Amino acid sequence: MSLRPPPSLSPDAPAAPLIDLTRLKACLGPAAGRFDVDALDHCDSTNLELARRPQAPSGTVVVADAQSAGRGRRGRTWVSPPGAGLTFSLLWRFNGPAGRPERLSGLSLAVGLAVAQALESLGIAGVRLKWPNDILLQSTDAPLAKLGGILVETSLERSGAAAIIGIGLNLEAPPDPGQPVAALADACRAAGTAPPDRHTVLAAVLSELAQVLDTFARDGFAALRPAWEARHAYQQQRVCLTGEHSRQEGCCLGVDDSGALLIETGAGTERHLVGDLSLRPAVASRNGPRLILDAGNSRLKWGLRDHGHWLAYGAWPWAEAAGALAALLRQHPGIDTALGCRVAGDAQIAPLQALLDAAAIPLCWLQPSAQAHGVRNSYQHPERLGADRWAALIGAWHREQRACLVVCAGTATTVDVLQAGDGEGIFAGGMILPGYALMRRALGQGTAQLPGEGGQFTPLPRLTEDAIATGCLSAQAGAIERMARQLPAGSPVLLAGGDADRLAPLLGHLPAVLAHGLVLDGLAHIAETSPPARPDSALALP
Ligand SMILES: Nc1ncnc2c1ncn2[C@@H]1O[C@H](COP(=O)(O)OP(=O)(O)O)[C@@H](O)[C@H]1O
Ligand SMILES: CC(C)(COP(=O)(O)O)[C@@H](O)C(=O)NCCC(=O)O
Repeated sequence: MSLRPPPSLSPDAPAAPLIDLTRLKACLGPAAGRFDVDALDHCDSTNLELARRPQAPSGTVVVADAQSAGRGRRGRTWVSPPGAGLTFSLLWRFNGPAGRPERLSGLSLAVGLAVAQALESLGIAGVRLKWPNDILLQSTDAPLAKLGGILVETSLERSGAAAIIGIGLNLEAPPDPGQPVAALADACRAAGTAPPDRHTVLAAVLSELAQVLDTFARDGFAALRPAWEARHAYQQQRVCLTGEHSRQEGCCLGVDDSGALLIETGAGTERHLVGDLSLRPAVASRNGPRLILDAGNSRLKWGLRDHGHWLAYGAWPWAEAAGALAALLRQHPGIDTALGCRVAGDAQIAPLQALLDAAAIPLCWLQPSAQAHGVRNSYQHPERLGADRWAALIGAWHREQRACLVVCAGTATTVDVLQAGDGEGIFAGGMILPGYALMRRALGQGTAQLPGEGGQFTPLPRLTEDAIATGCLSAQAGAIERMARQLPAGSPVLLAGGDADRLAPLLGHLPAVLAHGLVLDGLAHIAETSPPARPDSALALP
């Protein structure tokens, strides 16, 4: 192994990298001769750093304490704060036929196997592999969670191919990962052993890589396939494979000699090559609690539903939602499915989806339809009705079984007429207006002199703040009163949403009932009355 000199130790010099090359060489032992290691305290991405060194010999390694632009598949970010992770990339050349594209298709699987075997050699049990490039950890007291990832980038060369093999492993759990993660330190603590030092881990992985990549170059992935399948997280399990425009369920038979994933669909065995596909188990045991989500414009409301009861529920502003959901998933490792309604944008939803994917919790979003769960939807385009309104209407019908007015006082206020038909509820129509807070903000932002907050409802306001609070609240109450005229006198007015409490006192002459959990209740009813085998099918149809 050739050593780069350490940076000079002047007061202004950057901190020495956490990897000490002399110590690494000692850990590598005889394998040291196969690698040329460069240790950095930080870089953008170790894969990019290697790509900028096209003349580097095979066996060049760049290891960095921190990456500012670590990447995963499809350009996803790999979180690697200083010290918590071990992130490095290896350049490896495959000469002659071993470098042909069809021979390299199983490379990221071979690398995963090498990492798993290296960790096992250090006494870490429960390492599992997820096709095509994730390293998971199955510990006794936590769900299957991601321990590391692999990003392989290959390029053709005159004499074969060059592969840049990037590997990220969590030594310690990152402070705010945004998704459930596993860390080597936690696994060791749970097993009562001391966590291995980063030099030991890096040396073990590199040594194992040298052996596995030799076998791969000589005999192809076929020679490694049994060992990979023995560690496969979803071998012989029902899985769901999703792409941008596709979704397939079936039994995962494992992989073939080229590393393609094999799924038995009932209509035959489908073969999937590594691409933009995500794999997760399709199994919904229906034994654990269900996560119910109402993804609104201001907040994420959630509840944990178990055998007809709420175990816990709450609401998080979007800025806190991903971190709070990650913590909730850690606290409740048994959650088996999730059902939600969403009107929030993709930027809010993507981190939730990633968290649930990582925890292998299938998530279905409610799709409004023309008729479902005892309610008929008279909207001209039923599918365009807000999913939260649809869930609230279903919750209201399930609760009242009679005509009622359904008010959701959130970012927007919706006032929906639910009539009683022949044994079914009929959503006859409804209105949308800015919610109380949005009205106030609009006045504050759209005028030079009006304050955006403060004041209270006063029958005859004589202060600007009171005049605004009273005007905006009266607009809400007036809309409700007008719509209530569409229903038989005495029909209940159900009030849900973050501003329901403010409105209730203003509707004294109407039979107003606070029903904060109407959307979550509706979703829970839907989840509990959907056919068990296919949780999503009853939600999207008809
Ligand atoms: N703790 C809170 N955080 C944010 N908004 C709150 C809170 N308590 C009450 N509100 C009010 O509730 C509204 C959001 O209600 P919510 O039903 O969660 O809306 P959405 O479904 O649009 O996310 C806000 O506009 C605000 O006026
Ligand atoms: C009207 C809404 C914005 C209310 O959303 P919220 O205030 O609950 O976040 C939402 O239901 C929505 O985007 N609806 C789609 C349009 C419609 O219902 O006609």
